[in-house]
Amino acid sequence: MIAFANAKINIGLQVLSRREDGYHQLETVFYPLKMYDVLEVVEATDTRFIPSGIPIPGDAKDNLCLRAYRLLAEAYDLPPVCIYLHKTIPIGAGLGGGSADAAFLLTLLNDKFELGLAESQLLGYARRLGADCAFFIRNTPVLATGIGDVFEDIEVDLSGYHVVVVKPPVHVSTAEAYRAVTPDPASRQLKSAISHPVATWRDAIVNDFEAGIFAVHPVIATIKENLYQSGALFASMSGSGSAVYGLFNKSVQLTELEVDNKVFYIE
Ligand SMILES: C[C@@](CO)(OP(=O)(O)O)[C@H](O)COP(=O)(O)OP(=O)(O)OC[C@H]1O[C@@H](n2ccc(N)nc2=O)[C@H](O)[C@@H]1O
Ligand SMILES: Nc1ncnc2c1ncn2[C@@H]1O[C@H](COP(=O)(O)OP(=O)(O)O)[C@@H](O)[C@H]1O
Repeated sequence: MIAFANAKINIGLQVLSRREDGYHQLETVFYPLKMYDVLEVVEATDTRFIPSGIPIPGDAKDNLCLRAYRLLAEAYDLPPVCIYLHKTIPIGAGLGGGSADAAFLLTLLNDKFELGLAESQLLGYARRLGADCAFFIRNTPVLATGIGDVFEDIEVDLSGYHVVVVKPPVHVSTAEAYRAVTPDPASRQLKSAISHPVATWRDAIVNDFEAGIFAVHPVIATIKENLYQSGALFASMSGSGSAVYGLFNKSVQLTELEVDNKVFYIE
């Protein structure tokens, strides 16, 4: 059985406070992107993980796909499986690729082995694998609070815009990005700001990670500036970076975009 695990962007991200366990309370909008990793699960004699595409840093034994499989195998009678992952979502990009793989694998195993898990149970397992993993179970635009795993449906539709994603060759660690932010419990205007037209977002919507990450990696700030100079109505780093996206009116000729870095993706 095959599943296509999509990426996400964050529209705005405000870090509100730091919890005792080191995690942070935040407010952000998650929006699904039509950029995919491909997952396949086949029954096998031994459980194996076979990646292809973009190389994944770290030990394959710790891959989020295997962690998702083990989590369900502890509770349900799952046979050994071969998990194939073809990686195309950039890593260390703030596009949530690893979390998406894990969440889609939970759903895929639930479907393939007819485990009968309800959405609420899948959300519970996803939360144990990573803060933003739960978003990918429902995979619809949401305002996320808590540590990024409590959701409220919102009306945001970017289908009338080009979404251009630029990924410089910089890997940003999520934990490092959180350490560089000073939380501010008062900064809670995202829900209101997102309800206004995209053209107003530039002055109203902020990603709190940008200042700290731009200071260390100025190339990311340059990409954002270039997207605005090329006519983006709104541009932002996604999550903890390093990918930056720009929203353009569909009338803009994107072939004329001049950005310093490779345009990775255009929707
Ligand atoms: C920043 C965000 C924004 O959507 O995404 P990315 O930019 O990484 O995609 C998320 O909060 C990332 O969520 P996720 O990548 O699932 O985080 P986890 O694996 O659970 O945690 C990685 C590390 O990030 C920090 N962390 C994560 C979430 C959170 N609300 N507070 C934190 O402080 C912790 O230091 C944790 O050890
Ligand atoms: N299936 C996976 N895909 C990508 N990264 C993974 C995966 N499993 C584990 N990881 C680990 O997670 C780290 C970054 O995950 P990712 O979700 O891509 O980050 P970000 O959302 O910040 O872009 C990688 O450095 C890698 O070590």
